[in-house]
Amino acid sequence: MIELHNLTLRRGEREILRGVDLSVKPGEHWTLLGRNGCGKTTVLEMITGYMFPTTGTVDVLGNRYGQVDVREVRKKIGYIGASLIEKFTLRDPVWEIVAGGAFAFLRMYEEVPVEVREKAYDELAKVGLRAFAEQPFGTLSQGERKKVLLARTIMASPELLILDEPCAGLDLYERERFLDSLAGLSVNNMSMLYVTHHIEEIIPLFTHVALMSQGRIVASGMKREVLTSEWLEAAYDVPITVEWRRDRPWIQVGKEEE
Ligand SMILES: Nc1ncnc2c1ncn2[C@@H]1O[C@H](COP(=O)(O)OP(=O)(O)OP(=O)(O)O)[C@@H](O)[C@H]1O
Repeated sequence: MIELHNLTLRRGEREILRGVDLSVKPGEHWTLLGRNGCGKTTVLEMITGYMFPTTGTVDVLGNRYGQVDVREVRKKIGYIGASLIEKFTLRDPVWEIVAGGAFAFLRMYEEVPVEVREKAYDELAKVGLRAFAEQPFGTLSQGERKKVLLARTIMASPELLILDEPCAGLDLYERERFLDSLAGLSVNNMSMLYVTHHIEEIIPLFTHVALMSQGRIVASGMKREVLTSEWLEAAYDVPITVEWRRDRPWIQVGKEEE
């Protein structure tokens, strides 16, 4: 799915990435964690082919970047990031925004084939928004808009889904509904890579975690092996207690009294 080997990125005197290795296999769902500025978005940009490493190799879905047309690879990658919502016209009906995902258009200019329209309705139903299909996008809450984008991304049947802080700005209720929708996607063999600042967003769906610090991946592997006090403290530089409840990690800053 994704094989990053010894990636470095230099900008002037600065080393933004310093020997990043990551291997994501089909069906695995990863979260990428680390402090502000540690290099998470840079890693995502290398995977989507918008940035190239100074040294190292990037293989995505069996394609070695530099030897293929990255635009072709990108067609198989779904991406949800913070700035995406702003690209859509608030007047457009929700179903059209979802349907556009089948063609990677931001707006529809032609008649939408009936089967595409039906599929858009189906995808909206899966995220619990079928009843909103005819409403203008701008009338939906932030959380509902994020779910519309999720439905839109799934229209293109991506093999890899990348989410960059999709729950940023959502209240607890909206966050949990979004995470439910994500967990409810039954897309065979699609892998996910999810960047977040909130460890409690690591729902049971996620299998693996990579922890970054200062341009390096300091720990990566099965989530329970990486989400330990020791590794999190090393990455975040604060005392942390981790507790698992219903297969989700919850964080307390500070140590329990002995
Ligand atoms: N084109 C660039 N030129 C110079 N420095 C850059 C460039 N792109 C990113 N950086 C720097 O590289 C570092 C890593 O940035 P990146 O956006 O990958 O961090 P991040 O982990 O995603 O942070 P955040 O959690 O705050 O979004 C930052 O210090 C940033 O200022």
